[in-house]
Amino acid sequence: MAPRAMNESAHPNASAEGGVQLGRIVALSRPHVRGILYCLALIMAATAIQLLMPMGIQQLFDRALVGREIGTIHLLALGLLGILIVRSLLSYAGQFRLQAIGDIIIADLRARLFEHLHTLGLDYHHRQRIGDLLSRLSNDVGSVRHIVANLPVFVAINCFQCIGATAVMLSMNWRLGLVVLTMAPMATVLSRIYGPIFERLSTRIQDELARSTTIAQESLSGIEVVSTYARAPYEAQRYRGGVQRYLEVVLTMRRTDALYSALTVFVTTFATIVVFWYGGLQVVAGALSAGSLVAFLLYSLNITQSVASLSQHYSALKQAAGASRRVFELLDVRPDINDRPGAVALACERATVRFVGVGFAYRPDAPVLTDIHLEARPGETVALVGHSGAGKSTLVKLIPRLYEVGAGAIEIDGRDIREYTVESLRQAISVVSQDVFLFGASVRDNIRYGRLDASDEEVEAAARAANAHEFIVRMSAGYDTQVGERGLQLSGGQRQRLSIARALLKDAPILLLDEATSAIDNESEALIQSAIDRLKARRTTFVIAHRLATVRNAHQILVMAGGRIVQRPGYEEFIARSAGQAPQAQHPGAVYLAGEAGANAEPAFVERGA
Ligand SMILES: Nc1ncnc2c1ncn2[C@@H]1O[C@H](COP(=O)(O)OP(=O)(O)OP(=O)(O)O)[C@@H](O)[C@H]1O
Repeated sequence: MAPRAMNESAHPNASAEGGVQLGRIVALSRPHVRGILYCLALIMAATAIQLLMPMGIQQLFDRALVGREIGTIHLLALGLLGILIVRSLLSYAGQFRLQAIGDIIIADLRARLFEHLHTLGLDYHHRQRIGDLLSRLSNDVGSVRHIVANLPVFVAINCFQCIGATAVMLSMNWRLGLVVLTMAPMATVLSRIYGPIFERLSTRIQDELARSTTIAQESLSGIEVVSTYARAPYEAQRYRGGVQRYLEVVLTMRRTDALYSALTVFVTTFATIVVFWYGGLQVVAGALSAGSLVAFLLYSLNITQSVASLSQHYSALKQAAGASRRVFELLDVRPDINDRPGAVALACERATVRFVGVGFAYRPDAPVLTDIHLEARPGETVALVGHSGAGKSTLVKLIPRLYEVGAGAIEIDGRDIREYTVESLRQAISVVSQDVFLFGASVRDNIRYGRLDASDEEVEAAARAANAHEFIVRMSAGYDTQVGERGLQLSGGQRQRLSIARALLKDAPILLLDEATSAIDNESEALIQSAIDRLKARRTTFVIAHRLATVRNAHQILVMAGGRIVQRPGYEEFIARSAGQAPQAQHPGAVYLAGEAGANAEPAFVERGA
């Protein structure tokens, strides 16, 4: 049921896999094929024109210099200048557009990856580290750009240059041409040896980079804990360790890269020296003109540069292929909570929610919920009470399909929730949780998150109903005050009220409420309670109750222990039995749990009004 976790292990068959990655990257370019071909045509034309230059130089040596033709020298120089201008213009136009296409493809890939991350269930996200996901989204996708933007250009230019120069050389003097060709197999052998090494190293580099990013992200997110425990030196040491491991792999890569480049230049330059030697002998023997030898040497240098450049880009491409593996690995994770074929949209203003023999486990061998039966009608509040770990939050999370039931079914209006589209199901549910997350945005936008098209007036009306308006207008910029990350931090009670305003704005028929366990002063509590009462009106509400006041308003009280509903007392009975229970620190529902699983766990109710 759980989606497979990504693994950062070694990849033994890197070369074959690398081919697959490259194929997938090329597939990303498919919508831009026409643009890419157009750019390639421009770049190839520029390269072809460049191949004319050595011929001009040959003419200079064999005709103009020998015959002392000043006019021809001028003409040849002008001709070469013309070639240079045309070549530069063509190359500029082609390169610019191709790089732009690369950027567009990468922006699209990043957005797709982000979208994909949001389709993966909570179970997946709880197993992953945010730093690693962020690293894939930014660093690894950035590396893929190299392949998309540069692969076609460099392969095309350099291959064309090599083939063109070789063809011209063979037609001029095939023996000398063959000498140059001898280096090709050696360069190929080198690339076959080094390609897989680059890929493996690259994957390790990206893994180490992700690890150090994760350390930084966790340490900064937990800055309060780090500060209060005075663990800054420890965190710094942890991060330094991560960076050091990253550095070690990077240095190995640099060493390998430098060795590979040096070997390639050696092989290609060696061929030029042979041309120099053998060609020189042929000129002396009268079999070759001096101009032809110069042209040969220029073509040979052309090829040398192309092969060196190809080898450099080959290593960069292999490195990028290693990084792209991490991107595709993420894209390949399939969401385990999907729309079923034929799923319908849930459209209801009121909802009846039924649990029919529901069972659930996060891990196969550890059941968390067993045989849950309940029914909640519109306007009813179901209060869930029980010790910590009894399964209350889990039960509530199954309703919006944050996790999938293992046995039985949950029905809304008589239909299994798996027959509805996930989006419409979640649209029908509002959640007010203990940990209210506020985005780094204005108060207004944080409330509007409940319904993105709500007007400013509707936002304000929701804030009033949530008893939040008063404290909002007292803030420096009122509704425009920035809160959340990098903004003003609010008290627990204020956050709760913003969250209630969000839920009021969403106006969904089902409400899931996890009451705050932290102590809130009496005034705040009264404000929150009256806001919640407004929110609950007409809705089908499930509340994880930590206060007697909440239980008092409930239509059903379900006492949970060990993942089962063990009692369903009426309110009067519940209060009466709880009242007989002495010590203050004990929670009122505990009397039902004597002898049940979790009976010795910590109390789940909070003492109020401290
Ligand atoms: N994401 C998860 N993965 C694995 N096990 C989990 C996960 N969330 C909860 N559990 C386990 O499931 C059991 C029920 O947890 P749950 O959070 O539903 O209890 P609860 O009654 O809501 O407790 P509390 O009042 O403390 O929130 C616990 O044993 C818990 O450790």
